[in-house]
Amino acid sequence: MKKRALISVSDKSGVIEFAKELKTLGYDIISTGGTKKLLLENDVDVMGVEEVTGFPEILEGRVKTLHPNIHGGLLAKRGEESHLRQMEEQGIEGIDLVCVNLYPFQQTIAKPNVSVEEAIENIDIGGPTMLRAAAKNHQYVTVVVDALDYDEIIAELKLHGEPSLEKRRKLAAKVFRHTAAYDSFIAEYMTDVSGEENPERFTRTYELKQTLRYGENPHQQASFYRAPLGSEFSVAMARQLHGKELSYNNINDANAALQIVKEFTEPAAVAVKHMNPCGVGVGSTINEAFSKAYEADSTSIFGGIVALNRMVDEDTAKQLHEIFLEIVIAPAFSDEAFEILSGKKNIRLLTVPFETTNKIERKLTTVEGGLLVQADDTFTLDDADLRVVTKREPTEAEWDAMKLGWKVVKHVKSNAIVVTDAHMTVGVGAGQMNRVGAANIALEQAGVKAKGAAMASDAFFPMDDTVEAAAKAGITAIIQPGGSIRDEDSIKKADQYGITMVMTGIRHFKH
Ligand SMILES: NC(=O)c1ncn([C@@H]2O[C@H](COP(=O)(O)O)[C@@H](O)[C@H]2O)c1NC=O
Repeated sequence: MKKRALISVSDKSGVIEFAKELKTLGYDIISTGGTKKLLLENDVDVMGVEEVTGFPEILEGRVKTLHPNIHGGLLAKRGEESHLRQMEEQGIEGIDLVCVNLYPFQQTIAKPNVSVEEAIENIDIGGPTMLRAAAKNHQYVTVVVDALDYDEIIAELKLHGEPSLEKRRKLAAKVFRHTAAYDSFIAEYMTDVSGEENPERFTRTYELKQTLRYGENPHQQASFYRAPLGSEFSVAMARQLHGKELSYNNINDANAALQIVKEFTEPAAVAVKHMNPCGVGVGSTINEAFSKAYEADSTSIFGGIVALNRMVDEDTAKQLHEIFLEIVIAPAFSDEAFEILSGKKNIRLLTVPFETTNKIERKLTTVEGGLLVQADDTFTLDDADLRVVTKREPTEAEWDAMKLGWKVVKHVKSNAIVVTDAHMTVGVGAGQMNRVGAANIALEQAGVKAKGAAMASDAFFPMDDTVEAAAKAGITAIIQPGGSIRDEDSIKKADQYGITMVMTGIRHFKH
């Protein structure tokens, strides 16, 4: 008996050639409205789905293939006598190959200001139903959802008459991943528009961006998936202009560096090691900003990742070239800068569009047996929220230093203390189990530079010992959330040493 293929595609690229090859291989082709029209216009003889269903396409195409003559033909077990008998009784013929791709829901909701009505019209119903039916019955039916598979399918058909069961199973699995991802987009969109914040199920879909050589350590297998509707301003969307493939740790570090540099509107440079900033500098030019970031900790930057929020120019490239760096990320590189830096084999050069989005990203953290979901910590400080709690008001330079420290400390692993002057970090205490321990690390690193510098703390001081340590090192300004029952002790201590202290009312734990 002649084989039959059903083709119904929204993305019609490659489908004419595919259908022609199928015809040559002896297939009869069934098609829906637009696909049929295109194929007929290109001299591919096809029959309309309505000839099979005996029913016209209705409701603006909402119902066209949803019919027993189609789904019986897809789902019947060819080796099961009762199925074959019922097919004959009902006049249903088998369909051996299904080629379907779906209404572009993802592309539709990615459009700015798309209406809910337009989004809903782009929820495909008949397509996934056929794909799932054919995938379920892959023992007898070949199912193709990806135009990239057309050539391979044709090659297999030419060689073996039909793809092997193993191949059909792989195609079926691909279909179920595809329809699951498609439904996940719909679920995510509908959850958002219905304003549900804590749905009883959390579904997301990610696309493979890169298979990694290994994970955090060489014995760990790893891959990198990107969120299809995620922010453009991200390591997942970064364009690599030069250098070796990014590693797992590179991706984490580059992400951390980008998150920090995003805090700044003025020229800023951020150096990161092990996901913590080791040097952050600001200036009136990117060159000045990088010089400061380098000066901040010229030891730790070695082997680090640097993110800059302005185009890398020739002078900055010359400076960057002097150091061993894993990655430089920036909005762009001047031709001269690219020429200089790409001379280094081991450096990776990445660009990302530095555009701010209002999109609220969810931050996902896996724990054994579960997933924690929270809104990203996108809070930025408003001057009106700042409360000077000491007798002495900050000087202008102290305000600058404290605000710089506050932007940085938010991104340092807790307990976190950052010591800054008005242009750069001079000490970073990260990931300590007690606050004064983090302060001691930051102050020791700052050394004499702590004199007249500011201290930023990601969370309140449980007692006055950190203020005491700061005072002894010469710190003159402190910024911290406040909120401890012992706040008064810390304020008194600051007053005792003539330190100015500002409370933000906001905590920035980062674990
Ligand atoms: N309603 C149905 O019965 C139905 N059957 C197939 N489709 C979709 O219609 C699209 C192709 O339509 P056309 O051939 O008219 O351009 C495909 O993306 C296919 O997934 C349908 N559309 C939506 O549900």
